[in-house]
Amino acid sequence: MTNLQADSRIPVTVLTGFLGAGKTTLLNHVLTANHGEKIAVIVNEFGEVGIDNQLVVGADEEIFEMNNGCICCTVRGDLIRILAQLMEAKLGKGKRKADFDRVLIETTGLADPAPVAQTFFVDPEIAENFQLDAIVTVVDAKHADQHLDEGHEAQEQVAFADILLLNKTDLVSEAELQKLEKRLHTMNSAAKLYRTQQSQIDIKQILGIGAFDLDKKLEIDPGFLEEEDHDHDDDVTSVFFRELRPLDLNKVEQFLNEWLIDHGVDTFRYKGVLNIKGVKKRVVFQGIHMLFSSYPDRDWKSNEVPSSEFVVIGRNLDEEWFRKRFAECVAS
Ligand SMILES: Nc1nc2c(ncn2[C@@H]2O[C@H](COP(=O)(O)OP(=O)(O)OP(=O)(O)O)[C@@H](O)[C@H]2O)c(=O)[nH]1
Repeated sequence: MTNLQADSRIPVTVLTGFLGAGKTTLLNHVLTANHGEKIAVIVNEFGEVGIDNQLVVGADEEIFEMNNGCICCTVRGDLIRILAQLMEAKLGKGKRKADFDRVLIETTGLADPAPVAQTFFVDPEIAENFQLDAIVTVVDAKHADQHLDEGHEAQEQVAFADILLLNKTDLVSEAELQKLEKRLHTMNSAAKLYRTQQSQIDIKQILGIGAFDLDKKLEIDPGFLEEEDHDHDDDVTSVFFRELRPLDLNKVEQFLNEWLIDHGVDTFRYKGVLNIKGVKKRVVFQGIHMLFSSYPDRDWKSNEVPSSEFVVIGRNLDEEWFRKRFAECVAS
């Protein structure tokens, strides 16, 4: 392709950020914003069953899920396969038809973005059809210091960002924000940083910006285009529960509070959609370390069986204890 030809490849935005930073909130903001673009979404979650796909606003037919493993470890497989399927769907060749102008990939909070980005350069078919537009990393202002101190996934996500959204600015002071901004700038001075609440950002600042610069990434990581194994924090595991019988919300909160007293630091993320006795709507439950909340969201759809699905992600999770206590939350 010469410089004179317009690039007709489909732009791809990769959303990263540690567990609970605000990626799904950003995705929902993008999907509901009035930009006139059709967006295909690929959601990858940590854990065997996805909760996020239930929390993404009314765009069922556009969501492609990847729950068979971490996106950064399965790039050679699942991501390439899904992108190829998307291309077929766009060209009307596959079983599924899809009309879209761009692709948004929400990675798990534990994903290293580098191997995801790599896919768009090293796989010829993907490189021919898709163009990496930007890596957008959402940072949780409240918990970022802890996550950056502890694990290399959070560090990689910041280091590889083209855009940094310093989110949840409502939860910390101006002084803390400035300190964190300094830290982020030291780690990645090339990224543009925006402060946000509820991941509210002008869509024009994150989509169609052509911010991904391969040369700059090669400066950070000279081995970027070479396949390499990467390590994960193997201590992090997840426990998933499902229950058809209605639950008692007080009991759920009580057992989580008990757990969090001693394990709040290690409990990165817990979230779910719950079927609560006496509540007609489904209840969405969101937790990050010691902070949690829940709210009635929408009526169950006619094709949904009201049930509770809940996932906990963290270190040193006592699966047996969780299963026992969760079972005790069934309403009497
Ligand atoms: N106080 C506050 N809460 C926020 C803000 N942005 C998002 N949240 C909340 O943080 C929680 C996690 O947000 P998500 O968008 O689900 O985060 P995520 O990065 O997609 O989480 P995972 O996919 O589990 O890694 C939700 O309860 C959001 O409502 C913010 O700016 N301020």
